[in-house]
Amino acid sequence: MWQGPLVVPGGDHQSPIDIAVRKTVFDSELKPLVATYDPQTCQQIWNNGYSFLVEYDDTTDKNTLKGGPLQDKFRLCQFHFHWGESNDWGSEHTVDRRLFPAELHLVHWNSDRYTLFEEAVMEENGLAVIGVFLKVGKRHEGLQKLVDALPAIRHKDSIVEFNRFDPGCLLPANINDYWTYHGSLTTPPLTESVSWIIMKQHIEVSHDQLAVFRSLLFTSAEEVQKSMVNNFRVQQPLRGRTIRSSFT
Ligand SMILES: CC(C)NC[C@H](O)COc1ccc(S(N)(=O)=O)cc1
Ligand SMILES: [Zn+2]
Repeated sequence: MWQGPLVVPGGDHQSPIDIAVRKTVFDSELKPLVATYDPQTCQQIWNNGYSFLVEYDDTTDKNTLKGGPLQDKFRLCQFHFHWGESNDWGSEHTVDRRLFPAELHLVHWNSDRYTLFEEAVMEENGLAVIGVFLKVGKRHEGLQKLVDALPAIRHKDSIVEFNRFDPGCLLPANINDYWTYHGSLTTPPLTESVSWIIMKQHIEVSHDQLAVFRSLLFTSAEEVQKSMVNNFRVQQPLRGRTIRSSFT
């Protein structure tokens, strides 16, 4: 995992964290999550040197997230993953210290209050990120289209057009059981602008599908090759925050 700045000045709402289940607090006021995505608004997939991002047109309210812990309506701008060099670790969040081989992040920004992601990223109520744990098991049919596009973006800053991908196919069957807490981006600028919504139910992908993630590179074509693995941040202190659950 990248070290990066160990402590962010004045940062006491940093991410990722461990979810100690027995310390979470059930909140009956938490509403069901409503995620509405339009596969036609998928635009490109690219390697940004940290992960690979699948980006969506977020100039209209075509891909929205509302409900759950959220007061406002949020727009999907991209999703990406974090993973390890082996199946024994790779996720950023953990549940009772349990590590998963990978974690999906669906990144949304508050379109009721802001006009651009870059603006929302600086605000406390600016972002909402859905986290989904990945486990190695049966092949994920919906993921394969994305896996097949990865060899074309092996190097940092490579990008290819990518259309008609439904991010909803990556959500678990049950999206009503989740944990939520206030935290930060897990890569620079590390701003404390994220309402985290971590799904209790994981999705399954095959060993071979995950192996293709590990064939990506952190480095550009001119540099000495470095495999893109262990692209997760070290866990951060809870600092007295409460993690709420939508389920008992
Ligand atoms: C133009 C600058 C602000 N771009 C910064 C970059 O987009 C950072 O975006 C993000 C977005 C999401 C996350 S995570 N892993 O917490 O879901 C981290 C960084
Ligand atoms: Zn992430």
